[in-house]
Amino acid sequence: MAAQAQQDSAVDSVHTAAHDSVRDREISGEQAHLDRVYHRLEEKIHEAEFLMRDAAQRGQVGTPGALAERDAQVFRAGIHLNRLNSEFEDFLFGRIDLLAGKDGKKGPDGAYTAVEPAEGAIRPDDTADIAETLHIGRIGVLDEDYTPLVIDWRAPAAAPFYRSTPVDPGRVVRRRVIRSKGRRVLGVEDDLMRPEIRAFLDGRELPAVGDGALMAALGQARTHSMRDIVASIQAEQDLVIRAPAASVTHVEGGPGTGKTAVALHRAAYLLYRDRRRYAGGILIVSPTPLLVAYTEGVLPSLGEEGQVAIRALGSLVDGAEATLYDSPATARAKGSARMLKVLRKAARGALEPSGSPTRLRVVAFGRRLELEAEELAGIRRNVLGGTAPVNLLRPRARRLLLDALWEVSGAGARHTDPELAAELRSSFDEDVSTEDSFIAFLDAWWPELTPGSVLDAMADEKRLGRWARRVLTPGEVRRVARSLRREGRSVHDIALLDELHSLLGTPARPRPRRDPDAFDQFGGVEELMPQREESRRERAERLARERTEYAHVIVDEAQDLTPMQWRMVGRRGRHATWTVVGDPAQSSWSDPEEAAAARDEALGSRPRRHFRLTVNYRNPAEIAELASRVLALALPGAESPSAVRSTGVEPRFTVAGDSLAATVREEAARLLERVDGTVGVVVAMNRREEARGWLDGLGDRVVALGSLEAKGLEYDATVVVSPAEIADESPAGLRVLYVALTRATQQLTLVSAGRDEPDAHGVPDLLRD
Ligand SMILES: Nc1ncnc2c1ncn2[C@@H]1O[C@H](COP(=O)(O)OP(=O)(O)OP(=O)(O)O)[C@@H](O)[C@H]1O
Repeated sequence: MAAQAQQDSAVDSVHTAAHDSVRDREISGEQAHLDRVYHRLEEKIHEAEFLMRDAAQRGQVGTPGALAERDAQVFRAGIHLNRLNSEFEDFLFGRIDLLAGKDGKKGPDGAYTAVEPAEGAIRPDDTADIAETLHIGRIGVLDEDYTPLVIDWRAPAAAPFYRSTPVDPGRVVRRRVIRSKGRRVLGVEDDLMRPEIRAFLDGRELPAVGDGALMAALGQARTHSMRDIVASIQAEQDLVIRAPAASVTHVEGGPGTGKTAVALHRAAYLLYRDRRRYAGGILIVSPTPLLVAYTEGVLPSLGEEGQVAIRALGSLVDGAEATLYDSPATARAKGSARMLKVLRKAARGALEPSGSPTRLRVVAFGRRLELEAEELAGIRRNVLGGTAPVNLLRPRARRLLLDALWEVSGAGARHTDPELAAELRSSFDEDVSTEDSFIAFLDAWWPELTPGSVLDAMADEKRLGRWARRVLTPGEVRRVARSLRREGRSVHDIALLDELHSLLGTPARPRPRRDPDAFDQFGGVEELMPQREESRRERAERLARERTEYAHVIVDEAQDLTPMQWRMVGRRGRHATWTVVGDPAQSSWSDPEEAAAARDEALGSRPRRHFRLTVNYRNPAEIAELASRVLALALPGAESPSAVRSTGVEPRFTVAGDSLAATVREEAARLLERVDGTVGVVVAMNRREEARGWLDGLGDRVVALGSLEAKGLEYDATVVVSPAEIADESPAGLRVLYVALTRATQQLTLVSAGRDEPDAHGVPDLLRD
C-alpha cells in the first residue's frame, strides 16, 4: 500500500514538474512576444512625442492652412500618445491559435466568425497544424513591416477570441488569456476549443495550461471602481457588444449578467468601428451618480476625445444637479406621464405671478394711452392661443400690445392715405416700444420664464392645484408642492426642468464673442487651435457639455426610467441609434407598464434587436438562490440567471438585538475581516444618514447605502438591513429588495429587525422557502 502511495506521489510529482516546465516555457514564449510589443510601443510613443515637439518648434508662423494642419497633427499625436500611455498597463491579454481557414462570409457586425477550417486543415488522424496565431490587446500594434503584433480587441479579427466555444469553435484550436502586470507575464490560462484534435505549432504539440481565466477574474476582490472585462468577454456578451448600431439594441438580463459592462464595452467598440459617425457623441445614461463614479474609469479610451459622456439622470440638465430624494409617493407623481399636462398648464400659467401689472400706460404722440386689465387679459389669451413655446411668443405679445395701443390712439382712423398711415404707425411703434414704461411693463407682464422659475411657481399649492386639476389628486398636489419648497432639486425635478425647457423655448440671442487670443495673428484661426487655449481634457469636457443631441444613446438600468425621464433622454437622441439595457425584475418604478409605453414613445418606430444575457457573473450560487426567492414574489414566473460559480459560503442570518446599529456594525466588521475588498451596507432609504453613523471609524472599505443607491453597484460582501423595511418602502419594494440582495460577489449577511418576523434561525419571513 505504502509503496503504491509512494509510487503515485512520485508519478504526481513527475507530472507536476513536467506541467510546470510546460507552463514556464509557455510563459516565457509570451514574455518574448510582450517584450517585442513594448519595444514597439515605446518606439511609437517616441514618434508621437517627436511629432509634438517638432510641431511646437516650427513656431507660430506660416499660412493659416499650414498652421491649422500643424495643429491638427499635434492634436492627433496627442490623442495617440494619450491612448498609448493610458492603455499601457496589462496591454496584451489574449491569443488565439487558428487552423488554416477558408474565407468565410463577413457577419452583419463585420466579424468573420463564420470562417470554418479549410478542407484538409484537419487530417484524417485528427491532427492539424496551426496556421495563424493572433495576439489580442487593448489597442492594435503593427511591427515596422506592418505585420500585426497585437490586434485591437474591437477589430473583427479579434471576434473569434470571444465567440469561439467548444460547440462552435470555428478555426480556433486554443484560446489563451495572458495575465500580465506591467511588462511581466505572470501566467496563461488556456481553453481548448477542439480538444479532440492534436494540433502542432512549429512541430511541437500545442499544450493547454491554467484553470480558466473567467473564474480567476470573478474571484478577485472588488474596489470602489469597476474593472474592464476585455480579457474575458463571453460569447453571448460579445454578440451584444458587436451588434450593428442600426436602430435599437435592446438587452435584458438578470443581476450580474454583465449588462453595464457590456454597455460600456459597446461604447468603446462603436467608437472604434466608426469614429467619424460617433463624432456626434455617445451618451451613456446611468441612474445614479454613484454608478457613474463606479463605471467611468472602466475604459480609459472612452473619455479621451469628449465623444462619450457618462451622465447620471440627475445631471443631464446643465446648471442643475439633483441632490435630494423624493418620497416614493412624490416620485410617483413627478415621474408619471400625467405630469406633462400639469407642466403645459404651468408653463403658460406661470406668466401671471401675483404682482404682474394689470394696467399699461404710455405716452405717445403727446397723448396718454392706457390698456386696462380686461383688455390685457384678452391680449394674453389671444397670444397664448396656439401651442408655441411661451418664451418665443413675447414678440407676438409685444406686437398685439402695440396694435391695441394704436387702436386706442385713434391715429389710424385719422389718416386715410395708406402710405402716410403706415409711416405714422412705424414711428408710433418706435416711440412706444423704446419708452421706458413700455419696456418695464413688457418685462413684468411677459417675462422670459426659466424652467426653474416655473418649478418654483409650482411650489405654491393653490396654483399647482389649479394647474393640476383633474390630473393629480389633492394629496399628490400637496406632496409635490411641498417637495418643491425644499432647498435643492431631486432627480425627478431634473426631468421636469428639462420638459419645461422645451415647453418654454429659448429665445434666439446673439452668440457671445470669444476673447481674441493674444497669440493669434490670423483672424478665424483660433477655432482650429483648441490646444492653445485649453487642454485636451478641458476641450473634451467643453464639447461634452455643449452637446445636446447624440449620435448614439446607451441607457443603463433602463427599467428605472420614469415616463418623464424617458422624455428627457429621448430628446437627446432624436436622431440617434440606441442601446437599451435593463432588467424589469429590478425596476424601482411603481408602474413598469407606463414606463415601457414612454420608452416605446422615446424610441419611436425604430426597429429593435433583442438580446438576452443569461449568466450571473457576480453572485455565487448560494446568494443567487436566496435572491431568487424574492424574485418569485416580485415577479412571479420570472427566470433567474444561472450563477457561474459557487463559494460554499451560505448567506448568514442574524437578528438585531436591542440596538440595530450595534448589530449592523458588528456584522460589517466581521465581513471586513473575511474579504479583502469592499463591504456595502444596504438600508431602507430613510435610514441612510443614520446608517452612515453606525459605520463610523470602520474605514473606507465599507459604505452605507440607501436601497435605491445600491443600483448597479457591487461589493465583495454586503449586509442587507431589514429586508421587510426595504420591501415596504414603496410599491416596487420587493424589486428593490431583489436589487439589494444581488450586490455581493462573495458573502451576504441579513440583519432582521422585529418587522421581519424572523424564524428560529433568523430567516426573515420574506426569505423563507
Ligand atoms: N465576461 C466577464 N468576465 C469577467 N467578469 C465579468 C464578465 N461579465 C460580467 N462580469 C462581472 O460581473 C459583474 C456584474 O457585471 P455588471 O455590473 O455589468 O452586471 P449587470 O448585469 O449590469 O448587473 P445589475 O443588473 O445587477 O446591475 C461585474 O463585476 C463584471 O465585471
